[in-house]
Amino acid sequence: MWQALDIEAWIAGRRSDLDRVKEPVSQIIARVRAEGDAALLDLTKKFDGIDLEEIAVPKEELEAAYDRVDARLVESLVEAEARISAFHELQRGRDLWLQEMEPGITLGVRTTPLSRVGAYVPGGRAAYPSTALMCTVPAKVAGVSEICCCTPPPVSPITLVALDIAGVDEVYRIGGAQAIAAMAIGTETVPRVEKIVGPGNVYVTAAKMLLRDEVEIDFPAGPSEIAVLADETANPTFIAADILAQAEHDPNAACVLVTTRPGLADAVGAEVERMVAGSERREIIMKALGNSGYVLVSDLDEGVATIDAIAPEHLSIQVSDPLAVLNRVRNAGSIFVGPYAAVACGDYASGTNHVLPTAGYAAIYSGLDLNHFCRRSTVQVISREGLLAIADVVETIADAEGLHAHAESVRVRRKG
Ligand SMILES: NC(=O)c1ccc[n+]([C@@H]2O[C@H](COP(=O)([O-])OP(=O)(O)OC[C@H]3O[C@@H](n4cnc5c(N)ncnc54)[C@H](O)[C@@H]3O)[C@@H](O)[C@H]2O)c1
Ligand SMILES: N[C@H](CO)Cc1c[nH]c[nH+]1
Ligand SMILES: [Zn+2]
Repeated sequence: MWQALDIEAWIAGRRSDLDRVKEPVSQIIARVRAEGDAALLDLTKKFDGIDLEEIAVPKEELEAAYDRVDARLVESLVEAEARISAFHELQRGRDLWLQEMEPGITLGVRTTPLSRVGAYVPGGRAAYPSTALMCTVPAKVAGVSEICCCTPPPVSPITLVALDIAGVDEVYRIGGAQAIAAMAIGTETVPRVEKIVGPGNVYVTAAKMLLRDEVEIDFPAGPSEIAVLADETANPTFIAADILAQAEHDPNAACVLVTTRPGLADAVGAEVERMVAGSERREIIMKALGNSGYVLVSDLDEGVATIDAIAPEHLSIQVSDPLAVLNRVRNAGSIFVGPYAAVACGDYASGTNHVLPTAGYAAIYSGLDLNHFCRRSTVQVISREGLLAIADVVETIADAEGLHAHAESVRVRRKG
């Protein structure tokens, strides 16, 4: 079960599941486009096995959900919300900054929140109240005016409580590719959004990628992943526990141990086997372990290069001087430094966002943060003095481009 990986072949094949579902997902999108709500009802019956009576969740159902959730769990969600909110508040920049670059020319940036955002909260193989918070709390902090959420039925009351704590405006009980299509295109019940954020399985992720011409998306955030970079000081039990934690999400989840110590790979394998035997989610984990394994490297330089090539969603650094390695890694969605930084801390409550790029996309995208919910406009305030300072440069380049009206728009002002 616990295998050595040919890492180049593994990297080359890691998007095959996503590619495989693009065709069926295109058909789902086409149905939602053509049939609207009727397609949502039919696809929900087909994929979730549920005859939906109403797509929208009424506000009273969110309020009533508190009665069905343990008080300690509600308190934990409130505490997690506060930590996530505090971390994302730190990312807030100035709404407007202006800087005089030279006399008469002041430049700056104005930042404004998006107006309407859709959050996808997964719910197929597990309920994800934590993801409900991760997608919607930063949107609130950024000042997005309308936040809607789609999540598959039956919707857990815990997810409803989390969405209520975060203060979402609308909730729809639809999941999978059809939910992404509904938010991107709009149906009779689900008004379209400007941007979709949130993770999901390969169907959800493929739909986001296929619809990105019509709606802005955050990034591909598919089945969970972890890479662990470990040396002889690492604790095999801690590593195995982190591996199982990500493997239990999805049969398509993937976990890679990159280590300088041959014996560690065996010790982690033994711990994984011991722990998986007692897991309720054994079946999912075993399939995920089929996509997972270890890579032996000669030293930490090769280890860091291997991690950069993998560009994992989560990186756990388990070496004697982890902060030194932190500075050398480039490609990872979220980095967990040292033996006590369990990935589950970031998944739930430390305050960082757990919505992160997968399938190697951490090499080019950043995880969910405040910037995803804002747009920025550059600003210039130019006086006559400033115009005279740059007029010659503008006119010369504009004339050279043959765009004489551009040049003239400055010349008329210079004269005036
Ligand atoms: N990368 C991240 O930031 C991040 C964060 C949290 C969770 N996740 C991932 O989110 C995923 C959650 O997956 P999930 O399945 O539990 O929930 P999900 O909500 O993503 O998917 C469930 C939906 O999938 C659709 N579906 C299922 N089988 C289908 C089929 N054969 N054809 C078409 N559609 C089908 C159904 O409509 C169902 O509603 C996991 O992969 C987990 O690892 C990722
Ligand atoms: N590990 C997931 C991101 O890949 C996030 C999550 C939600 N709940 C538990 N874990
Ligand atoms: Zn997790």
